[in-house]
Amino acid sequence: ISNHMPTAELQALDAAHHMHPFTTNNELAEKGARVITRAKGVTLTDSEGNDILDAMAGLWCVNLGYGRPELAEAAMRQMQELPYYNTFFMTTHVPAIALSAKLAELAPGNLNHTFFAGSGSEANDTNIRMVRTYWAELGKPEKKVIIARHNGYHGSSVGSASLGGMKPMHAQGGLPIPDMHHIGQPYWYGEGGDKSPEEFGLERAQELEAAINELGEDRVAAFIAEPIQGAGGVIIPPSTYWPEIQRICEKYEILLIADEVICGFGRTGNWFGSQTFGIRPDIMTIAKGLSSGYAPIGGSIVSDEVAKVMDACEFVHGYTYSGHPVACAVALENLRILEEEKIVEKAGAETAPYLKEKWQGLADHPLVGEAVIEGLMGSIALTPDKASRAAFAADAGTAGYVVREACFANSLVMRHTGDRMVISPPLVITKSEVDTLVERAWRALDFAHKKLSDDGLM
Ligand SMILES: Cc1ncc(COP(=O)(O)O)c(CNc2cccc(C(=O)O)c2)c1O
Repeated sequence: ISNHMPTAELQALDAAHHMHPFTTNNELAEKGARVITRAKGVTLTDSEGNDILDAMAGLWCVNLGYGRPELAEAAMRQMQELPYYNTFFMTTHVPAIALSAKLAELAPGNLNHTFFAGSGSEANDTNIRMVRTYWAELGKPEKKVIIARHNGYHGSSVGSASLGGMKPMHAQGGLPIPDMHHIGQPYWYGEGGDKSPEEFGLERAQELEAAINELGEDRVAAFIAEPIQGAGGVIIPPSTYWPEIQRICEKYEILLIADEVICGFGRTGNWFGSQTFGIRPDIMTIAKGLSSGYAPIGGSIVSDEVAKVMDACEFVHGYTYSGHPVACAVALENLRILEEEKIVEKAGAETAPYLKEKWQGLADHPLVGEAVIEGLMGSIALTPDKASRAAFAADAGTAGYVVREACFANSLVMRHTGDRMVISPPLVITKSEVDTLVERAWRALDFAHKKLSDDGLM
């Protein structure tokens, strides 16, 4: 089985043996999966030789762009030297030491200690157990509740999917686990009604204070939130939201976890989303851009204060691949290149403003209700009626799916979540590639506008 096999044969084998995430496999078997064979820069190539502009950087993760040989070489060197060892039993290795030191240097404030995991979900599972252990060590074992947001996304393990606020995920498998509490999201376009964004942002932030008082401060361990909700549709909070959240977290004794799995490593125009929004977290979840997706790795960067308590006890937790040497070596090389080529700074200062101007132009399209972007993560809201910000008279996602398919037909990958289209391109995207991205998006919207009108949805 290789890239040279006919696509149909590859698709048949895939359908026979491979269960895909977040997929109705029978439908996919009917359709046949698109076989991606190669990638370079921001461009994917499929088994039929089609080049596709990957405006999603895989799954929000290939910040460095595809095809950087340095990362493969770093992996090869590490594999030859020490392909695996653990850090469980009083042992360590240079890649884990070097990466945790580098992260302490890059992370803002007093976030100087990293507990490694193999993914963002695993890192958020670490966080659930860490914040509860932290408070128990301080003599407050009742402080177990973690507050999070509806439509937040923190992963797909039992714990992390419980932190998330996605109802379809809770409906499968009996989630959430106990002591999880969800408050409203700062989604003005979809839920703000006639309120100003500023008023709405404050109102949604104050739901945190109300929840703490309703639950009792002595029961609440932490609040977890993405600086910008990614999988929820790139929901950029109103300017009043984060300052109010920060105030509340400081007023009450609860830990603040910033989930930077998407927002980290340059995505919002700074190294971390916490810097973009002036957030001072006690714990920061990282993954994705940490290695640009070239190797699976995640982690929790933890403040001096939290580490001081956690270091005094045995935290009875860890994964076989916590701090995997090859994944750490790839992540280190990824960060070295991001730093050396000033990719985060250039993306924030040059690419982001250009992309913002082009992206906001989409708001002129009849199908688009708003076009928002921060750094290099953006979204558009699809609507049949701009003035009222109305939803379509069909299941959420129907229009989004039509646009997504139209994008693929125009050699562009954009993700839809509900009836919002999202982008999160590699940070190395050039201005001419931005032009191509927006041109193809516009063409896809035109096609979808016609189809939705023909289907009576516009
Ligand atoms: C904020 C956040 N936190 C945690 C995770 C979980 O990370 P892992 O997947 O590595 O366990 C994520 C992951 N985000 C994610 C993962 C897969 C698909 C999509 C999508 O938007 O289609 C988004 C995420 O976006």
